[in-house]
Amino acid sequence: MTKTGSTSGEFDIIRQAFAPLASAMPGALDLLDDAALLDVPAGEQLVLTKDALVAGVHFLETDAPDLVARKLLRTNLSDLAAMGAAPAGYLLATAWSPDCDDAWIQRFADGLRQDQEEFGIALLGGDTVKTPGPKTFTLTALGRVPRGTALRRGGATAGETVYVSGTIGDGFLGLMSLTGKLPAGAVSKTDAEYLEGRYHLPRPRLALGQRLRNVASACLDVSDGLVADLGHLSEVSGVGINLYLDQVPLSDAARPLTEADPALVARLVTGGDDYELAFTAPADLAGEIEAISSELNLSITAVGTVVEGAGVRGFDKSGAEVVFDRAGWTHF
Ligand SMILES: Nc1ncnc2c1ncn2[C@@H]1O[C@H](COP(=O)(O)OP(=O)(O)OP(=O)(O)O)[C@@H](O)[C@H]1O
Ligand SMILES: Cc1ncc(C[n+]2csc(CCOP(=O)(O)O)c2C)c(N)n1
Ligand SMILES: [Mg+2]
Ligand SMILES: [Mg+2]
Ligand SMILES: [Mg+2]
Repeated sequence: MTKTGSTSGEFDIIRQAFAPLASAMPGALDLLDDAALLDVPAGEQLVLTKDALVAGVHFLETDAPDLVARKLLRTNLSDLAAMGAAPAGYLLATAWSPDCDDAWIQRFADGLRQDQEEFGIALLGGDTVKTPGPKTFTLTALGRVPRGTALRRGGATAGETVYVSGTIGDGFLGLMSLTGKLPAGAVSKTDAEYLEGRYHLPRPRLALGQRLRNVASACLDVSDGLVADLGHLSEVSGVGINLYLDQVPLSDAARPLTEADPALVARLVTGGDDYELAFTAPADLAGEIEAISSELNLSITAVGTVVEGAGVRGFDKSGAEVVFDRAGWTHF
């Protein structure tokens, strides 16, 4: 019988693929100890977050290993961004499926190395197991904020403006493109590649999150869908949100699709995989938000208003309320 999958042992994988990713982090102890050590500078707080990626649920079985690894890191960095934190390190748990051979594992590690360099972060430790089920990867990201300055979901008050960074719906459309669900010829090859790139590689808005400390009254990142996530923000803040669908920023690749099918907008704001920041700020800070947008060379768009009440209500250009079939992604 030929052996499939990894021919290396658990500790060979840790030594060869993962220890090099921890070398810049003295507290990782070269992944030779039972746990890592981390100092927290006085006057700062640690910010801790964990998100998992499961094959067939969060990524496609056919996705390249380096892209899966980078999406795993980036979705977690997006949660640090949402809290206004600067990345400090991460822990990684990998459950390899039987078909993961040494090359697959090494390409996964190579993807992490690439993004470690991009985001100035390194590995602190983790766990390596095999599973008879789908590949499952879990990452715990650690970040730092000056004590008491973390952005929270709970500070929005009536009268404030709701903003979103970047563009919404690209990741959802990228998944549609990758799974052959866009009408034939609906997007150019370049646009399809852009949208698929947005699905594979979120852009955690770390600089924006940190810049919004002491500016935004509430903030979160958009993972489940803009409507669902604004719903989380509105619930914790104890307010309502009016979302104006014609103001939702769309990319040049997405716009032709919504022009051909205006009803698609309702799916873009509920599709998820955006990893943009949504936040609220008092109306008199509009100039400051514009300045931050120019400073960071990142579009920031006003998409709604905070109102008294509860829940998110969507309105179209004519002022008519749009009712969503579902607000966003849920696992249950
Ligand atoms: N199994 C769990 N155990 C403990 N806390 C959890 C668990 N699942 C979620 N949480 C916590 O619940 C809160 C909301 O989690 P959720 O995963 O919805 O947030 P998110 O990461 O921003 O969204 P997404 O997972 O869509 O990226 C977070 O504070 C998270 O730490
Ligand atoms: C193959 C495939 N099918 C569907 C989706 C859509 N999706 C899955 S989980 C999720 C929300 C964030 O996850 P979580 O809340 O678990 O962190 C979204 C938008 C995808 N990304 N890949
Ligand atoms: Mg989560
Ligand atoms: Mg989040
Ligand atoms: Mg998350």
